[in-house]
Amino acid sequence: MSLRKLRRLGLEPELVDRLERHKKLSSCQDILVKVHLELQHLTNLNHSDVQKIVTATSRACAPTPTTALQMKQAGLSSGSAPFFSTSLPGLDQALHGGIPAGSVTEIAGPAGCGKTQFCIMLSVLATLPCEMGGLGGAVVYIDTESAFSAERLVEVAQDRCPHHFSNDDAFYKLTSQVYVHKTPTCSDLWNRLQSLEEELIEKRVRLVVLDSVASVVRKEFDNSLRGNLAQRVKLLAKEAALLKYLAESLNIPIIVTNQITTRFKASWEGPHVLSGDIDAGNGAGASAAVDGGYVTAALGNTWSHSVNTRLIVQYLDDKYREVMVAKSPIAPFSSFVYTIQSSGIVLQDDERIWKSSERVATDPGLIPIKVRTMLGQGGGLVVP
Ligand SMILES: Nc1ncnc2c1ncn2[C@@H]1O[C@H](COP(=O)(O)OP(=O)(O)OP(=O)(O)O)[C@@H](O)[C@H]1O
Repeated sequence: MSLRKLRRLGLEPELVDRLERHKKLSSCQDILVKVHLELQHLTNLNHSDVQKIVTATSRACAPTPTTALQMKQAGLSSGSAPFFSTSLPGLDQALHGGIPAGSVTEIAGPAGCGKTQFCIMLSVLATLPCEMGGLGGAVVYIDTESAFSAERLVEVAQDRCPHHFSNDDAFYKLTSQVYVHKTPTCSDLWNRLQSLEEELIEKRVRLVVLDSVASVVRKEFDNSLRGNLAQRVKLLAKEAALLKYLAESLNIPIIVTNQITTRFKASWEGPHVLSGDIDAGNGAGASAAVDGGYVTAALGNTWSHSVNTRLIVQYLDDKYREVMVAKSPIAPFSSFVYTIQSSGIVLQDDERIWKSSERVATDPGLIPIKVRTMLGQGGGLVVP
């Protein structure tokens, strides 16, 4: 990964300091775009020392293949849990333990359906000690919509874990462990992501939330202009690659929220027809079908394939909503009914878990959606 910091390659700290401070060389990419002579000139090192730096940076960018056995052993020896419990038993069970560490999980859904509530609840849980199912660490919450509320964080903590959050010290610890970055524009977000690695290591961050990835790009890139679309896809691909790298290298879960988009069609042509990077493009593990079309995560095909796990939330009626495991490398499709309460997301009783293949749901402010689902190609849902 070319954005990997030189600081993390095991090079001499003084050399790394010097390169960063005086020469503005901080990542593998900064080294690899330069020729040997240029590097010799910049570093005042001889040819063989420069060769060592180039070899170290090249190795970091082109890791050798690992066997499944090595991966499994590394997971066991890392000491950190492979899954982060959502505290929602049915969902955790479906996901083999919760949100997977070391990868990117997306929560996509319509406005007001509870994506931010989910993220706030997960932020509270991440700060809990490991014995309580938490991650025992800090949270970086990147807020592009100014939707984060410290009051709501405290309310969820108080109502979800009243025994743990029973005194001012516990609330102080919670609130001082959640680092909120407001990034209202695409460039703010990209700059923040680029400088995230050191912050995550320094502050012992165990969960990163990006709420939301869609709002800034959708605001700034007018999709009807062809050039804009290409630029947007490029930016999203860079963001996804960096998020995946951070999740993988630090073995932490990363949660991003996304909006949804509705694609209407005169007649069903099959999921393979709707491809490309338009907003309503067919995504990997696409989503709920509606009459003459379907709703799917926004941001197009490239982004859709970039996330490892996708949860889609949607309205069932004014009170009940549904969370679906729409894409996962390890879990089958499943869905659960939930409500939003003062303690955050609460799953409803098992008998309320949606089992029927046909129902009518209402998406407030939009259209009545007649949802008829069955498992389709690539784990997506298609109209039969
Ligand atoms: N304390 C609370 N008790 C119960 N419900 C709440 C509470 N706080 C917020 N809600 C509900 O949460 C919903 C808003 O959820 P949220 O802000 O997570 O939406 P969202 O999916 O992030 O929307 P957007 O995409 O617009 O940001 C509203 O229906 C609101 O009534």
